[in-house]
Amino acid sequence: MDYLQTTKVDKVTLKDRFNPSFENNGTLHLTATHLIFINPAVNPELWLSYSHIATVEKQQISIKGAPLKIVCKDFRVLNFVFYKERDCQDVYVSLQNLTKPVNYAELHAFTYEPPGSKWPRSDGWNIFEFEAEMTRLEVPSDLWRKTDINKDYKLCPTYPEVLYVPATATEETLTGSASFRSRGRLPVLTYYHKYNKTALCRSSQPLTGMRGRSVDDEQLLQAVIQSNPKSPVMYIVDTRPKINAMANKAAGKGYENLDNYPNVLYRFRGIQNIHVMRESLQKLSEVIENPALNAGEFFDSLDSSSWLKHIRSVIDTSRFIALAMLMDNASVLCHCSDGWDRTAQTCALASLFLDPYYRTIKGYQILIEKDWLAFGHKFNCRCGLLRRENREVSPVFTQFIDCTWQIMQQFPFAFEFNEQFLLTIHDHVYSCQFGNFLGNCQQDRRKESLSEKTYSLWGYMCKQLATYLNPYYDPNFNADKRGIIIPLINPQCIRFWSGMYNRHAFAHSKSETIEDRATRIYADNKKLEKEISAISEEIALLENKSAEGQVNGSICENPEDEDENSNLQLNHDLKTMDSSTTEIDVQQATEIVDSNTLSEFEQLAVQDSISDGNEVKNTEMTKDVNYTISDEA
Ligand SMILES: O=P(O)(O)O[C@@H]1[C@H](O)[C@H](OP(=O)(O)O)[C@@H](O)[C@H](O)[C@H]1O
Repeated sequence: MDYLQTTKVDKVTLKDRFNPSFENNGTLHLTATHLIFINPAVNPELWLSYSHIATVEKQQISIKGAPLKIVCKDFRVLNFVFYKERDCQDVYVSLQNLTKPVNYAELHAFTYEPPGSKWPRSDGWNIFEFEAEMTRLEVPSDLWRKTDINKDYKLCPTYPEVLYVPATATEETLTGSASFRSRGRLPVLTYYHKYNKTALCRSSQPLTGMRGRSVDDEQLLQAVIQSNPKSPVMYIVDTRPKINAMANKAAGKGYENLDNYPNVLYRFRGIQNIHVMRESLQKLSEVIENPALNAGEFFDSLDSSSWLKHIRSVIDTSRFIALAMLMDNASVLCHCSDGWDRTAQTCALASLFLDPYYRTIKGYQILIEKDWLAFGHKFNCRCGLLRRENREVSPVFTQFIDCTWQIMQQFPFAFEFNEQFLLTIHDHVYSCQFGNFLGNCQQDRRKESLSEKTYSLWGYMCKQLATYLNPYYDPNFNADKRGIIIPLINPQCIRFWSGMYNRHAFAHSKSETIEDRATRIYADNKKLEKEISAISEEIALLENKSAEGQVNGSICENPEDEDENSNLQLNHDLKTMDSSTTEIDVQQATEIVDSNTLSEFEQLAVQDSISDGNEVKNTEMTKDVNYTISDEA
C-alpha cells in the first residue's frame, strides 16, 4: 500500500466537542481499508472505513499539538490532535490518497469477508426481479406488457434491461420516444395500483427545446392514458421548479408542450436540484458540528439551511402523486431533468404510501432495488464512492431515507422496520463494504460482476433481522383502507432527525432517549404477553391432564412432578400479574393510531376512491379535492 505514509502513530488524542474535559488518548492505526483508534481505557475501539470519510482537514498547530479534523458521511466529526506535526502530516497525506480511490478494485467490498460463520456470497443478490415485482403488483397483461427493447441496454444505458410499457405501444413508438427524452430515459411503468388500475410511470425531461415535438412520445403518453380505464386524463408531475424547467428549454430540453399532449394535466412541484441540496446539507453539517449553539440559535440555523423545507417538498410531491392516483383515478408520469434523483425519491415514496408491502423489510429493499438501483440513480457520483466530481455529489438518497423516517413518525404502526434499519442502509451505501450500491446503474454492476465478487448488504442484514424489527408494527394497520397511508405535510410535522444527524454527538452519553425507552418497554410488554399466553396454554394443558388424572384416580404422586406444581404456582402468579402496564400501553397505542389515521375528509375520499364498486365520480373527486398545489410552484 504505497498510499500509506505511516501505519501506526502513538500519542494521539481524540477530542470530544461536547465534552472537552474528556481526555481520550490512544494510538492511531492505518490499515488498507480502515482508520482505527485504540485507547485501552475506552471501549469499543473506533473503526472508520476510509469510504465513510468525506473530508480531511489539517488545522492550525497550537501548543497542544497538530490538529486534524475528519468529517464523515455518516455525520460523525473526529478531531484528532497529534503530539508531533510530522505524524499529523503523514496521516493527512495517507488519508488524502486512501479516501479517493480511482477504481472499484480499491474498495473494501472486494476484500471484505464477513466475520464468524461464512455465508454464501450469493445471499441477498437476487431478491429483486422486475417481472416478479410486476406480477406481485398484478399488472394486467392486456393493459401493460414487458418489452425487451432495452436488452443489452442498447436503447437506454442507464435503465434496467426489463421494461414495462402500455400494451398498445409499438417498439417504434418506444424507440422514437427514447430519442426524444434526455439520456434516452423514456416513460415506463414503475408502480401499478391494481385497485383502480392507475399507473405510475417515470422518465426524464423531453428534448422539447424551443418548439421540438415527437409524435412517438405523444403517442406513448396517449397509450398510457388508454391503459387506464378509470380516467380519461393523466397527470405529468414535473418535480422541478418551473423556472428550472424553463431554463432547461434554453438547453434544448425542458417540458412537454400541452398543445401536443391532450388530456394531460401538468403540475410543477418545486423540488430543488442536486446543487441546492448539496449546499443545504453543507449548511446543516455546520449547524450539527457547532457545539456552541443554544437551542434558539440551533433551530434558527436549521431553518436557514432549508433542509427540512426540502424534505417537506419531496414528501409533499410524493403525496400529490399518491392522491392523484387514489382520488382522481388518474395515471401519473413523474419526471424531473434526468429522471434519476427527484424522480427516484418521489416515485419510491408515493409507492410506499400506496402499498404496505414496501413498508416491510423485504419490500423496502425491493423498492430500493427497483426505483433506485435498477432505474439508475448514480450512487457512485451522488455518494462520492470513487474519486469524484464534487459537483456531482448530493444527498439525494439521504433525503429519501430521511423522508421515510418522517413518515414512520406519523405512522409508527405501519412499518415492519425501525430506525436502526434505515441507519444501517444509509451507512452501508457509503461504507462500500458491500457491492449493492457500487456503480451508477444496472449495467455498471453487471460489468463489474459485483454479485460474484462482493457480498450483498441484504444478505448481511437478513442475518440479524431482529435488530431491525419495529415492535409497534401492525401488519393490518389501516387494513380497511388497504394499508394506504397519506402523510400530513404541515411544517410542524417535519422534524429534525437527531438519530441520524446528531447520533455521534452524544455517542458516549448513557441517557436513553424517550423513544428508545418507549420502544424498549413496548417490546418488553410484547414479550411478556407472548410468555403469558404460552403459560396460559401450558396451564390449560396441565389442568386437562390433572382432570384426566382425577377421573382415572391416577393423580401423579411422584416428587418429580413437584416442578409441575411449582410451575402452576409461577404460572398462576404470572397470570394474575399486574397487566396494567400492558393495558396502558395498548390504550396509549390506540390513541396514537387514532391521531395518525387519515383526517375525516381524507378517509372519506380514500374510502370512495377504493370502494369495492370502484365507481368513483371523477368530477366530484377532483372538485372536492384540494391538492394545495400551485402550478407556479
Ligand atoms: O434540474 P437542473 O437544475 O438542471 O439540475 C439537474 C438535476 O439536479 C439532475 O437531477 P434530476 O434527476 O433530479 O433531474 C441532475 O442529474 C443534473 O446533474 C442537474 O444539473
